[in-house]
Amino acid sequence: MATLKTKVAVIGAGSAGMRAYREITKTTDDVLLIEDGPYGTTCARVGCMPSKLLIAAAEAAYAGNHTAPMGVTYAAPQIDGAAVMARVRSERDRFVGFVEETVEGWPEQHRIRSRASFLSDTTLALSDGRRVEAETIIIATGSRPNILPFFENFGDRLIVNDDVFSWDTLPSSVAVFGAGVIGLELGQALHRLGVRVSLFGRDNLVGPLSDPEVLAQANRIFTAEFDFHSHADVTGHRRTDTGVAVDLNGETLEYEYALIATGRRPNVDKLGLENTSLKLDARGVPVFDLYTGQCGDAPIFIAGDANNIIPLLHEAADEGATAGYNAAHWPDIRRFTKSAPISVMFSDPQIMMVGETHRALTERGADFAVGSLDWADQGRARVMGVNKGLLRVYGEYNTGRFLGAEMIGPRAEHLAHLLAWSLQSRLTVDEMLERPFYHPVIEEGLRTALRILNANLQMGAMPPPRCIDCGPGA
Ligand SMILES: Cc1cc2nc3c(=O)[nH]c(=O)nc-3n(C[C@H](O)[C@H](O)[C@H](O)COP(=O)(O)OP(=O)(O)OC[C@H]3O[C@@H](n4cnc5c(N)ncnc54)[C@H](O)[C@@H]3O)c2cc1C
Ligand SMILES: NC(=O)c1ccc[n+]([C@@H]2O[C@H](COP(=O)([O-])OP(=O)(O)OC[C@H]3O[C@@H](n4cnc5c(N)ncnc54)[C@H](O)[C@@H]3O)[C@@H](O)[C@H]2O)c1
Repeated sequence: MATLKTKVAVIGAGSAGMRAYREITKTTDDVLLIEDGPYGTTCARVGCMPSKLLIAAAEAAYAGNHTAPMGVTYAAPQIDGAAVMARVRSERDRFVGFVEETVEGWPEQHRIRSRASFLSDTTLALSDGRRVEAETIIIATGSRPNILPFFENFGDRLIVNDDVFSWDTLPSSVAVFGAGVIGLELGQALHRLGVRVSLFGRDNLVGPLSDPEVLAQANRIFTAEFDFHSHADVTGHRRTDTGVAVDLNGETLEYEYALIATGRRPNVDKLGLENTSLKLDARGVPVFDLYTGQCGDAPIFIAGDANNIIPLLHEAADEGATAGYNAAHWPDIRRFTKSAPISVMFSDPQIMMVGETHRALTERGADFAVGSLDWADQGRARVMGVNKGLLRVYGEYNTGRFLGAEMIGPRAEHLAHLLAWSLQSRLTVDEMLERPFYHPVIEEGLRTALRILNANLQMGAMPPPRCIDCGPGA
């Protein structure tokens, strides 16, 4: 049996593994990148990019619905499902192509197409029968949809996000399970593209939100738009001759497919971790250090969705860089700082979270105040007819430090960046308010929320209602 020897072995050529590889090759050429699936990454192939392409088509279909109050109306959009999916797939393939080109441009002797599992802390078995002996190993194996056995009776009509992006055309109806990020992004987009969608959530959760007031607004907004149940008491479901059936409130509802989006699980369960010295947490994920990526004292590092901490693209890339640096420099490892927490959900209105969540602040008993802004009356949002949602910003008593924010509302993806950059710069609310705000812009709504927060922290005056010198509708 052939045994390959290397300084660093990386399991998984996704976003985390590729970033790790790039970091490793700054120090050593002695590396093996092991991948058993297709190159191209989850993000480009079945995640971030195709979902945003589908959402872009949905936004185009929906755009005309906002304009009647402005005196402009359009005929109902003609949605060509085959053309929608053709663009989603071809643009997606273009993005995937760039990733493939990058990986395939790396030296062939660095790349192995096989499935890896641990035989010990420093030895891997490959599914092609070979072995790899490495001084250090990086686990960058990503995650997959978590399908509860409960859903298996949907049979071949059970689909996950990957399946949506291989459709040739749009289906007529879909029952979506899970009001998390994937369920809401895809469910709302399909609804706007003319697919009959019901979304069945649990525990009144909406995406990643934790602030009860923002959650309540989000619930109202989505319930008003489509058949959205943030807590559905589904009493039964099954495959039928023609599709799937769902029992809800004494009624049986029928759909073509059941899309399961009830969370993802890290790909660590079939890795032979029982053959290593690693301690595992309750979900079977190795206990590791967030700032070095190292698992216990072993020469093993973990990065990306596999570690089950923050399953987002930029986090996977940052963690890949940390793991790559440390695996290449082992045993001299260094600690890396984490960037400010930021997440964006591309629903309409968008949802964003920055810094500590309302739940985290409450659970740790933080001494914090809140500033709120309802987007209904915000000037620029009204001008554009996107005046829906709520922003809540959190600050610390006595230090005046900005701590975090949750929001559903217009241009949340951009406000999230302003707030995350402020948080990372350790600004106080006062310092944030010293920054310029143009007029009339959505950011003036953020300024109002920050002013209210500062007043609630007893560190500034409450802004007057309808503050004219701030610009009308600020
Ligand atoms: C529908 C959807 C939408 C998303 N949208 C966003 C978004 O808008 N913004 C955002 O920030 N994030 C988004 N994400 C999350 C983002 O895609 C992930 O956080 C990111 O792709 C994780 O990268 P990774 O490297 O950890 O995993 P992956 O890219 O999945 O890479 C893991 C690789 O490991 C390989 N592998 C697994 N086990 C083995 C083994 N034993 N041997 C060899 N190879 C193995 C797999 O084949 C895979 O190629 C989305 C995810 C989904 C599903
Ligand atoms: N815009 C983005 O950045 C983006 C987009 C998509 C995915 N992602 C990443 O992918 C991760 C996984 O997304 P996800 O949506 O699968 O998970 P999620 O954790 O966001 O949501 C899962 C939801 O399913 C619900 N649920 C669980 N069991 C259920 C049941 N039996 N019936 C109905 N609902 C049930 C949960 O309460 C939760 O609200 C996200 O946490 C995120 O990190 C990010």
